[in-house]
Amino acid sequence: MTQLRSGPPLLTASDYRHNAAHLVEPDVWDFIEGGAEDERTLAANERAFDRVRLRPRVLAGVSDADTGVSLFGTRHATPIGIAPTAYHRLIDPEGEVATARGASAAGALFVVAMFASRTIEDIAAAVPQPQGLWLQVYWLQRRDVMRSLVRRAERAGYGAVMLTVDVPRMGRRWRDMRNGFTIGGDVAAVNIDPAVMAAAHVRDEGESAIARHTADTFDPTLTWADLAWLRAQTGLPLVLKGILTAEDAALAADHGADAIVVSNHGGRQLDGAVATLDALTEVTDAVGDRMPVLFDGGVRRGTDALAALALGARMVLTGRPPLWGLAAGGADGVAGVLRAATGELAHAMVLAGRPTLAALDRSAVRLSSLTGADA
Ligand SMILES: Cc1cc2nc3c(=O)[nH]c(=O)nc-3n(C[C@H](O)[C@H](O)[C@H](O)COP(=O)(O)O)c2cc1C
Ligand SMILES: CC(C)CC(=O)C(=O)O
Repeated sequence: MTQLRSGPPLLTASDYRHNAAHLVEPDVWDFIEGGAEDERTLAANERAFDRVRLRPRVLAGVSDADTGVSLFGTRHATPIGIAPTAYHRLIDPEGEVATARGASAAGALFVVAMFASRTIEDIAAAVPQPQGLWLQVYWLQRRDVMRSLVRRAERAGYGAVMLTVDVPRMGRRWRDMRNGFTIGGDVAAVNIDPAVMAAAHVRDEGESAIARHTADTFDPTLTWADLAWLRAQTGLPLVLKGILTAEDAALAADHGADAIVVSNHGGRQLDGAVATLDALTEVTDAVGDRMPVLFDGGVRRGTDALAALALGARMVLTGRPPLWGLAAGGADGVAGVLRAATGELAHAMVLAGRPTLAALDRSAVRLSSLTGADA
């Protein structure tokens, strides 16, 4: 629990959010909180969890719950990990180094963004077990830059590479465009050659600088066939982030992905896209046991995580809450927000009579409450 110098203790993600809102610059807050266009998908992600109805089992002799989970040979104390988010130094001077320490203290996976504001190596040096870090990448026009990032992650001991596949171009985020949002000062994407990033600091009226540098550097012509190139660059597991349909989940498995993440980028890409909780069962049905399925979007409470895990996710990732933790209390805040959600999950598992994650299956959720079908 993060105890601030003054004020009540922060017990839930919502507490961290309210606290953090006053601690970062308004345009940075909009960048964190915002979604694409009218933010309907952003809102739908969280709201989907309001429809979940749990089916607790009683007299199951469950006095404690084990939230541990293994993935690609690494054990994590919690199935709630940190989704990749760019530029943590906008929020805390230590940036991703603080986030990594917080994640490690909570026993959580931390997916470091390609647009991290600390180096891959400094982040790895901050934790005892770098295999608990994964590197997220976008597909750049400059494949040599991608190759060198992936190789650096491998050398630094990272556990996997996550390719984000839902950004052929950036979603239109009205808040950032109205704010003329730009990354500047001493915050930069330090892992990428400055020549590649030059456009990040240039923008026209009504344009977000992040949208501009995405348009200038990402390769939108990418197809499934190109994945073989990335696969050949590294021996690390390859995880695809941004899958929302059974069709694409099956293609991901056919093209050798080691795992996928059901994600709509936190409602920041296609506004109107399905809420991730509503996409989860079609994806887990399509994949079966061919590979692990991870999940993100709107996870705010332990019971949200419990629902996604029960519907077949191996792990859940959370994007905005760790940033609220980072703003509220640096590494301690990150650990605090993760421990809060993990504590809620363990508590709910005991009350639901499921002592382990393996014991969580679809019988823990009333599916009709999610599909609207008759019970
Ligand atoms: C401020 C911010 C920056 C993000 N940056 C990235 C990024 O660099 N790469 C990426 O794949 N996803 C990025 N995302 C999306 C997250 O990885 C994740 O999909 C999303 O935040 C999950 O939803 P949640 O915030 O409701 O938990 C970002 C999200 C936010 C809020
Ligand atoms: C710098 C951006 C490409 C990060 C991102 O993916 C996002 O803001 O959603």
